[in-house]
Amino acid sequence: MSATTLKGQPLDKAVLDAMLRRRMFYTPSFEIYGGVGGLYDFGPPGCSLLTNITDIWRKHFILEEDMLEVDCTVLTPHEVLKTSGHVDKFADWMCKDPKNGEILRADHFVEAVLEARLKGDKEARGVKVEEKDDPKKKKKKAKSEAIKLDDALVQEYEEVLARIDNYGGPELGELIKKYDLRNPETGEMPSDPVSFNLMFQTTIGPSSNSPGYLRPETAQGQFLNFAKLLEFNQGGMPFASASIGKSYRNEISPRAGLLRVREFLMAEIEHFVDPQGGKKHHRFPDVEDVELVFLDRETQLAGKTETRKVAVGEAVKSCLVDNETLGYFLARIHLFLAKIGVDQSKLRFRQHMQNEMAHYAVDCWDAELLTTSGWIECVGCADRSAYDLNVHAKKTGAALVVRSRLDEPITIEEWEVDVEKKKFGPLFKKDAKTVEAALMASSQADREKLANELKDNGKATITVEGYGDGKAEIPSDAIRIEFRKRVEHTREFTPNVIEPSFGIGRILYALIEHNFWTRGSEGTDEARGVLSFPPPVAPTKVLIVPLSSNQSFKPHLKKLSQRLRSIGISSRVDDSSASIGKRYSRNDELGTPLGITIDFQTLQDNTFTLRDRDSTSQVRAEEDKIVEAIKSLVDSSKTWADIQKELPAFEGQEVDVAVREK
Ligand SMILES: Nc1ncnc2c1ncn2[C@@H]1O[C@H](COP(=O)(O)OP(=O)(O)OP(=O)(O)O)[C@@H](O)[C@H]1O
Repeated sequence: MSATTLKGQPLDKAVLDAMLRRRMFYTPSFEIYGGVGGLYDFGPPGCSLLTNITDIWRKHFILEEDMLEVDCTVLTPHEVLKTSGHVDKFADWMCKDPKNGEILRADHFVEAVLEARLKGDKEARGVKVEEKDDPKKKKKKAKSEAIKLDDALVQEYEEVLARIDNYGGPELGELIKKYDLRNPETGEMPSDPVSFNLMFQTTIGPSSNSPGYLRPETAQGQFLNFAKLLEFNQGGMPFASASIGKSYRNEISPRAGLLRVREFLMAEIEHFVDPQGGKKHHRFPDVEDVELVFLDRETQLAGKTETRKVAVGEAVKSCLVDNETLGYFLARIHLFLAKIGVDQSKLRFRQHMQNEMAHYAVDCWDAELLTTSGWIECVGCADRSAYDLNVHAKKTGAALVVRSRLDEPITIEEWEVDVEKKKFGPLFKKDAKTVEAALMASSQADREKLANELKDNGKATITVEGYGDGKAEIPSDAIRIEFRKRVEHTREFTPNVIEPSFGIGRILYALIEHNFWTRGSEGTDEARGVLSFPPPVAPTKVLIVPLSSNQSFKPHLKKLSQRLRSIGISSRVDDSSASIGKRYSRNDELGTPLGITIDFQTLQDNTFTLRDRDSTSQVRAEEDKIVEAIKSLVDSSKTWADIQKELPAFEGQEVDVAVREK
């Protein structure tokens, strides 16, 4: 499937880009200084779109599900991201062209060159080459040459491409050598891939002793506040926290506009669930009939991209999706995207390959949207298991656990550690907390061994990461380790986390493409762009146009915009000298769904015309009815077809109106 506009026309990206620039949806940051790759500023319509999308997100998730919203800092100390694994593993593979020094993202490079070869093969075989439906064109395109390939090689290339997200750096290096892949710019083979960490590093405060990073995701702040949030929630489980905020990634080669940038808005949910009992969700029955389009791991491993449409209830039952909570959120993500106006025929859920998953994930599905740059991941939905809470608890000694009352008490026998604070503190000084955390995190087998060492030698040695040479010697008067029996009335567990993670910029861009189309202008070849956003998402809801600059229209303009403002509906007055048709088409490009005209009849009977952006049809009625209609269209309680049944049609076409003006 190639990218088409809302009305099924092939999408002309150049026309769309020119329109987005002209209407200042977004623009490269620091442009008069030459710009910086991957940094964009949003203009007025872009800002309103972002706000409207996040407002709907807030209502759809936070309000609907009683989530606990937090706003955590962007600056994050090194220690936190070291513990979470980001310092060591949050990296992509990059290689360098030895001739021009160009830095290439290794997987994107391999993908681009192989795709170009396959395209060249098709050309040589005389097969009509369409834009491929499934290239993840996150990378620069390589030029194709019409050269026929061996059939077996074609199959190999296709299999490599289907699995491209599954390769690590060394494997990508082997593929580059095996297939003699060369940078089309220089004809050179790039260097072996090396790992490049994607976090922006800084120091917090004037001392270089406090390294830190700009957060690459909002999640860590939510995990670190887990115990306080649980208390805020009066111990109730399951519950979810949520956060909307900027994240930063030093992408190797940011391209494709908003799709791969270095600073972007994320909206993330961390849903904490008891791992026992199959991760059920009490609202799963509400969504089990929602049909989703799935591309599973096995299909990709077989080198294919076929999808299947399955109700989410069935998908969980057949273990395609691991558990109810994960399935619940996939369905909720689908419903959110549909609500804001994403074209559902350009939405699929793709399961991550084993090697593709982030270091913390046990299962992961991406909601991907089809754009002119191919299928793009816009929402990741990962089961992070108990990874994050466990590693932070182990590092800090904080109890990031849930204690729930047991119906029947249980007897537990196990090795317990007591620290003699008076001896322990002076002995390890500033490292006391680290050593104590390592002791508390030790396994039952380790504790037994330590207890025996204490008994036999009067001291025990424990491995402590980040302390001296990694070993701490503890004398027997500083700790006690005993095998004890106790009766427990509560159960203690570390919750698992299901994390839907939304990139708002990617969603915004895909939404623009999905809602863009053009219509011809009467009597000219000019194609006028239209953005058919649903009213709740549209940057401005109503355009108010007076027929001319006649002073007598002014009081009506003022009164109407004040009235709309008082009910929270954004409007814009265009009293420029352009024809009514021109003024409307300017606002069609901004996605404004409704237009009101004030004309001489308004002065006599306080009636207005109301125009629908998509059909350009109009109705006419007196003020109260027009405002009521606008309200119901903006809150989606009615459609334009409903309004047309209720209010009399106004036959004057836009062109006629412009003529009448003269
Ligand atoms: N560089 C970026 N620019 C814009 N949005 C991004 C970027 N990186 C991630 N996102 C958004 O954040 C969401 C969650 O991030 P996640 O870590 O799952 O992405 P990712 O798997 O690293 O993405 P990719 O594989 O495309 O780099 C993504 O679904 C995407 O919408």
